[in-house]
Amino acid sequence: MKEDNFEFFWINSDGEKKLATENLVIGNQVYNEKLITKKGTEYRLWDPFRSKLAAAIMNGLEIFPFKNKSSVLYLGVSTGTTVSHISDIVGPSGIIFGVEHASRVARDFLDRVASHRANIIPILQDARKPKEYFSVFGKVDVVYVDIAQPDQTNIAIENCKMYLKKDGYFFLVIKTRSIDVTKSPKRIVEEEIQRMEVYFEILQVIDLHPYDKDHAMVIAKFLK
Ligand SMILES: C[S@@+](CC[C@H](N)C(=O)[O-])C[C@H]1O[C@@H](n2cnc3c(N)ncnc32)[C@H](O)[C@@H]1O
Repeated sequence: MKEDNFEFFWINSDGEKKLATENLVIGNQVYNEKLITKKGTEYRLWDPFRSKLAAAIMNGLEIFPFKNKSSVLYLGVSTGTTVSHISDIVGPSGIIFGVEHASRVARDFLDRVASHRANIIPILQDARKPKEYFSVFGKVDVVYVDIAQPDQTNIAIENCKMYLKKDGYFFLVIKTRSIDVTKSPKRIVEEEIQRMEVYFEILQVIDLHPYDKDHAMVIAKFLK
């Protein structure tokens, strides 16, 4: 079953409805996720314990701007778990610029994900230097940031100023513990939101518990 206008699916598996995306690369698994074929279409189950975007969907995400043909700048792709599902969603006519600075992780990402998926352009760069992403062209529909850095909001804002369309969407994963261990998670999220409010309209804040107990997701619209 397809969720309203959202480009993900709920598939029956082991007697439960599970989140899934339609596999862009038939037979290809990224993190040992289950593949299920129904009526000739292959789906990949999307594990909310492994992907914070899936956790946000499970916890009531109201805006889902990742669509067929969307363009996305993704900071902190790591080994590519979440980005592989976004790749399924945006399809062959969409594009994802995937930034990662750790070369060992990036190699894994290239081998297991980017080399199989033509809609992903890997960028081995530091997200603090957005001017050095020479392969990004034009402005994107969505910027997704999951880099777990204390100054991630400032890094994200600089990236959005360069690459996000006006009225484009911004997803920020806040790792509440990495920013300041002495502050409560609620206060950390509030302070990050205050920093964002100059540039963004905040649309939703989602606690990712129980899938991920140390993170929250902020979804916002770019006003500049
Ligand atoms: C929590 S992981 C991301 C997980 C991934 N988003 C997923 O859902 O599959 C954070 C990643 O951000 C990367 N990272 C941290 N700081 C960065 C920076 N300044 N530039 C680029 N990547 C960075 C780390 O190397 C790490 O792979």
